[in-house]
Amino acid sequence: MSPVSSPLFLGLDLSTQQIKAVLISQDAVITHESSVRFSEDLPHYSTTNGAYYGPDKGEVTSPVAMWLEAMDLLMQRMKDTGVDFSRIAAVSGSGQQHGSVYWSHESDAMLDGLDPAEPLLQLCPHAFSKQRCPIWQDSSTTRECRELEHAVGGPQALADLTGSRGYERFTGTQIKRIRRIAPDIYNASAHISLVSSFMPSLFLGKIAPIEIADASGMNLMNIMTSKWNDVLLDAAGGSELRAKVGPEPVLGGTHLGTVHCYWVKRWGFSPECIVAPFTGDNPATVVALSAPGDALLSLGTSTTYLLSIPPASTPPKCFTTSHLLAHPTTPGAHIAMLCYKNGALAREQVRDRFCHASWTAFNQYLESAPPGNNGYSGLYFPIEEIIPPNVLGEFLFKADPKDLNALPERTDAIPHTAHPRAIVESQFLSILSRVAAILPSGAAPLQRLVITGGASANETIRRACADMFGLPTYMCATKEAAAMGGALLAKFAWWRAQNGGGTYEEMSGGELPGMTCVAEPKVPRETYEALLPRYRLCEEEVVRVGTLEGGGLPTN
Ligand SMILES: Nc1ncnc2c1ncn2[C@@H]1O[C@H](COP(=O)(O)OP(=O)(O)O)[C@@H](O)[C@H]1O
Ligand SMILES: O=C(CO)[C@@H](O)[C@H](O)COP(=O)(O)O
Repeated sequence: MSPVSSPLFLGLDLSTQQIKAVLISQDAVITHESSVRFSEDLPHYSTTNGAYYGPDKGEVTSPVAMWLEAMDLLMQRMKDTGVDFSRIAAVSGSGQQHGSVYWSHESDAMLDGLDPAEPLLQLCPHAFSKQRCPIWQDSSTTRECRELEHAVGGPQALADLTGSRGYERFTGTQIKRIRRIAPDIYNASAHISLVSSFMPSLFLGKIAPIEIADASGMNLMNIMTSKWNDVLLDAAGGSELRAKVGPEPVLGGTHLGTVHCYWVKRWGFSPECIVAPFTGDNPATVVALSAPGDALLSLGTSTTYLLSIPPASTPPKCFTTSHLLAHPTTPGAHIAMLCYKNGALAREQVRDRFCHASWTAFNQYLESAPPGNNGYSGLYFPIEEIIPPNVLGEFLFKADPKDLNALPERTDAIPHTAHPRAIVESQFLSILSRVAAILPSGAAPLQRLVITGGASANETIRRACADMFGLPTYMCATKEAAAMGGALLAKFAWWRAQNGGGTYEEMSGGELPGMTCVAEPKVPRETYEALLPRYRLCEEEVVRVGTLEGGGLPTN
């Protein structure tokens, strides 16, 4: 039995633009939330929204020192608000998916010898063989995607094996490129962590194993067995890669050990505090919010649409247009996912260019146009997109608003007030046009949409979600669902230690945190379904010309 009385469970989420902490009590009530925003709180790193764009085409990285300094500052903020670290019985969390951290040969000794008198930044630079970590926005590895697909028989074969065809942001392709362009860095890397396994490594004072749901975002793990695939490991990193990525991926809720004495001495953690695997931010959101019949829409920096697939006798199909991930807590269960890079940052660009940098004006323009936007459409890809693959730039169209079958025509400009509805409609119609394909066969119709992430704070966007997806739309008490999922995973590890094992469902009794309905659909479902053919025509045109035209965020 853990000696921690009135236990609390800590969930951390290291996402693109910030790190967040959520503390929950045993009955899953949130007792504390805090965050550190990279651009605002750590401006000396000079990132754009937490990332560096370039120098090579498509390259996007984040400095590992910034993540460490953010962790130090987050702990300080928690302490300043009176958090009693000694009550934390377990810690887990989540990270932006796919991002990778490269540890040097000195890292084991440096982690083990963490000095409680110093911040975590003491690990920089020598514990790392690479100071800038590739993150999920990176699109520099198209060559490696094709090579990895070729190694196992093509894109569909790779999807069948790993749950996804070759994707630029997936960690296997990232590792493969680093090995090609910087063999010295690759050879100097003793261990390679995901963002999600980097975090528990800090708590353990040794390298943590990678967790199965997040390992699904690497193109290296067999999606049905949750074991590394040797052909892919070899194709991505040669025979040395197995040692660098560590043991076979582990299930969420695994007891990895207790916190290193650094945390006890510096912050007052209990020496009994359990460290559990962190997962990806999207799987953590599923842990926090998903019930059968729900669709999840995460409106963070990326936009992701998630469906939980329970274990079934027939394994789910894998597609080259969506992802299948292992479920973090339920063996045999999966998560289907669509992911878009041009979510929040693309909407912010529209807000800044056409709405006086104000969400109020953005919302007014969005609400003042009817469904179909008077025939104006816009698809906005300031960075190279995932769906449709590799498109870049801004594409505006005009069509006869009364004739839904009329061919939309490319245009150089649309009224500035038409942009907010154009971007929200194109982003959500893109998802809507793909939902039927990823719903597991024989699944009951979806009952509700659960939204989370930064833009779920926006009432007008919430109403657009309800209307366009044709579902009552719900939110949890916190919009930080990924950190909440992390806290629940921490509780799961503690509960298993108390009970000598058990399933997540046994622990939760199927209960989810309280949800509030934030919007009911106000227009018939057919209204937006009728816009799908026009949307598809626009998308086809974008795919035809999209990779040839310019766009892009400023490079650092
Ligand atoms: N009121 C709002 N309306 C629309 N978008 C918003 C609003 N508030 C925040 N956001 C969006 O939320 C984004 C951040 O989402 P968040 O989930 O915190 O990011 P991440 O977890 O990926 O770092 C911002 O980039 C911003 O565009
Ligand atoms: O690449 C993906 C999922 O495949 C992204 O969803 C990342 O996981 C980043 O998440 P956010 O910072 O947008 O929450």
